[in-house]
Amino acid sequence: RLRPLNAIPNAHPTVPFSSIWLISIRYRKRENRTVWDAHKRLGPVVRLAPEEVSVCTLDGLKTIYGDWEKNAWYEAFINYGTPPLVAKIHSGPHSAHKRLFSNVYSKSYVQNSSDISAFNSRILTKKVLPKIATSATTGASIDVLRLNMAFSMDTVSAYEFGSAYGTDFLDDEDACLHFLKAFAVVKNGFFWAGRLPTLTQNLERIGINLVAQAALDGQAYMENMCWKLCSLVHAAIENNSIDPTSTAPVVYAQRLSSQTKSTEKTTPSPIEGPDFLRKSVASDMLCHLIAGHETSGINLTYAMYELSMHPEFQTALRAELRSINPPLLFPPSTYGRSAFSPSIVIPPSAIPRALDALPLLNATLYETLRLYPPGAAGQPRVAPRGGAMLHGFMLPEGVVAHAAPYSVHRNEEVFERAEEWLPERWMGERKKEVAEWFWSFGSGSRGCIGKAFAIQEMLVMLAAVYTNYSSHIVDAEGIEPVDEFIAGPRAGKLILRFEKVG
Ligand code: HEM
Repeated sequence: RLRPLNAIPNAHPTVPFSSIWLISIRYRKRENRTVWDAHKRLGPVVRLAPEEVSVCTLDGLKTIYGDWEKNAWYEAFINYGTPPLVAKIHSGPHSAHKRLFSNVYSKSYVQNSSDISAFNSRILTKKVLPKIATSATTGASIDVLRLNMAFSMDTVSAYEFGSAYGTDFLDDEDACLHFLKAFAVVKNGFFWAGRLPTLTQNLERIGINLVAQAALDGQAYMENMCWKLCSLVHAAIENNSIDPTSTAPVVYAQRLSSQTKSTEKTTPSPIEGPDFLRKSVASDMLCHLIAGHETSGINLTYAMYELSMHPEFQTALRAELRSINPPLLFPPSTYGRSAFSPSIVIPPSAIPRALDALPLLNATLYETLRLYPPGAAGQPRVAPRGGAMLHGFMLPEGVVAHAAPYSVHRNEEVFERAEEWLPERWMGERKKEVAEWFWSFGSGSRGCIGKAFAIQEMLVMLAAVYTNYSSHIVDAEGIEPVDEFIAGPRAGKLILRFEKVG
């Protein structure tokens, strides 16, 4: 059945017979670099295992991410025993699930949301900017990876649950550390369950567990934390007693009401009691907290790193940021017109639209996402019934194929000096081609649902900080990305200090 794959160049001599080489580069955290090296040597399609191939061209992306389905690896993302959107393997159930809440993640919804505008302004002026102001006054340094993860978690959870019901990781350091630690253990602990799901399940049946107890405890910790947040907001919605100082629980309310409507139309099976419905909603909420905090936190950190390494670009960016009307000056009282002044009333979409139009700010964000894609590794899909052609090679049905942002973003024919952070490539003659090859959020129906939210939150964070402060490296040792599916700084930190700019 697999004979057609023999025509594809092998990344390693053993790959036609065994998956051990692929599993070993994954386990030893070398997958992204090794697969890219194989593409450089062997061309746009390479075989990585008896039934697995990698591709790194636009045509390949279009073929695989058109409508091919996911594989069992995604079942490692199940929470509360029920799959969130990301873990739906088949297209039909996935589309139905996505319709439950995709409207509140569309770009126009996010851009016009008065809830997002209100909690962004509150989180930035009450939490983030005061911390940076203290660093500027005292000279104390800040671990911006922690800051950015906490910011991303607090914003995504405010959108899910409402600002009074979400996390407060920016001020509650213990809660933040506990969560980050639990998540780190979970990511490592589920390696075998994700990569060898059938073997893991079979061994579990005879009492051998490949998932470490610490990882199960970490998952339980995250599920408990999210369940508490869900329960508080659920009770408030049911009793019509949402805290008047809170922004709306946009995603939770949307997901709950559409799930309730869709189950009213069908008879729930015996296992689908009220608890099942609550778990199904909570499963998506936890998935969004997980998907939303780390990716954006990592990218903001690399943007701050590169801006600190490029002071002239930082100065030009600041001038651009101060050109918007009203600018995000902080603290607002010491300046004239500021978007943060309580007396200034501006429509919720004014700042997102203004930031969206700034070339240097957007180039900063997109070039950082290109060079340091937070989700760097291959996103697996399965060749459909009857098989499919990929770059002239026949892939039999069931063969796993993927592309990795790490490789796609290093094509020197599109991204000259690909290993360098060059934001100007997003403003030059070839900007259209560069944008076509940008693939940090995936593509097709399984691409990132949180893309518009993430881009807006990252733009506003960078704008608020760099309108007012310059950043400087204190300790960037270990800043290089780990070679894993989610590729954050190896050292788990980036220490900067900030200076106020008048
Ligand atoms: C810089 C920020 C982000 C990046 C780079 C990113 C990247 C991605 C990528 C590459 C995928 C496809 C993964 C695959 O198919 O294997 C994805 C899917 C997804 N992302 Fe994001 N993401 C980001 C932020 C967010 C945020 C803020 C949310 C919060 C809602 C989110 C929620 C999701 C969900 C639910 C999926 C699964 C979509 C589906 O299966 O239909 N992401 N993301």
